[in-house]
Amino acid sequence: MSFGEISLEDKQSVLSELSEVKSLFASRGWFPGTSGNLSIRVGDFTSEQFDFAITASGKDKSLSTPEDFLFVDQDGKPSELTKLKPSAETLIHCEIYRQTGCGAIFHIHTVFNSLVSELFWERKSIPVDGVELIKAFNIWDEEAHIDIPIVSNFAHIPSIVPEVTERLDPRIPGIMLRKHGIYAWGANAFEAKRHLEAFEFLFEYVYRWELLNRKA
Ligand SMILES: CSC[C@@H](O)[C@@H](O)C(=O)COP(=O)(O)O
Ligand SMILES: [Zn+2]
Repeated sequence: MSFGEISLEDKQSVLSELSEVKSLFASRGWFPGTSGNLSIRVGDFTSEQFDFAITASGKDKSLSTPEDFLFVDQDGKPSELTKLKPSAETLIHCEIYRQTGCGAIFHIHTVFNSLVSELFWERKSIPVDGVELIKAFNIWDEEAHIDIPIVSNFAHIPSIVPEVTERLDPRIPGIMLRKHGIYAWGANAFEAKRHLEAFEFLFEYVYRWELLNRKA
């Protein structure tokens, strides 16, 4: 357990932030069928050892209960005594924290993110051209072009991790799992939320644009 030095106040503030984000996203229908998971890092971000609070696995994320979250360490192992199971996808969070040094990671399944992940699977990335909301990623070029990486969606989560490691693009604060959903992150919950909202806008835009341009 690597938890000693984190104050109760820090833990509580992370939990209340997560709880707020969870309720908001649930109100948008972003956790269908218990899908999705959220985490926020706590304590020292510079260290290779860290803890983060993450949603417990398989819960109805539209409800608020005392058993919604638990703390885990950088390897995804609970860093407190608990009977709760961390998200089945905790290892993906661990790898994103490790690689990016970010402070919060939000994952959701939506119809638009799943559709575009399949539409562009062959090129392994979703192209977006010149849409204003690209600026939400702090990319300010005129008519910016971005490619959002797509990785395989294996049932065995540890098998997904090497592809995340390989494909993660430091310019793009998100990665898509094929026919599954988007992981978005940021320095903190505010930034991760801004990024996630921008991704979802762009996915719907790209999908509709593709349909408009499709020859009959
Ligand atoms: C119930 S379908 C979704 C899961 O398979 C998974 O992809 C997911 O996002 C939620 O898993 P969880 O273990 O609750 O974090
Ligand atoms: Zn998922």
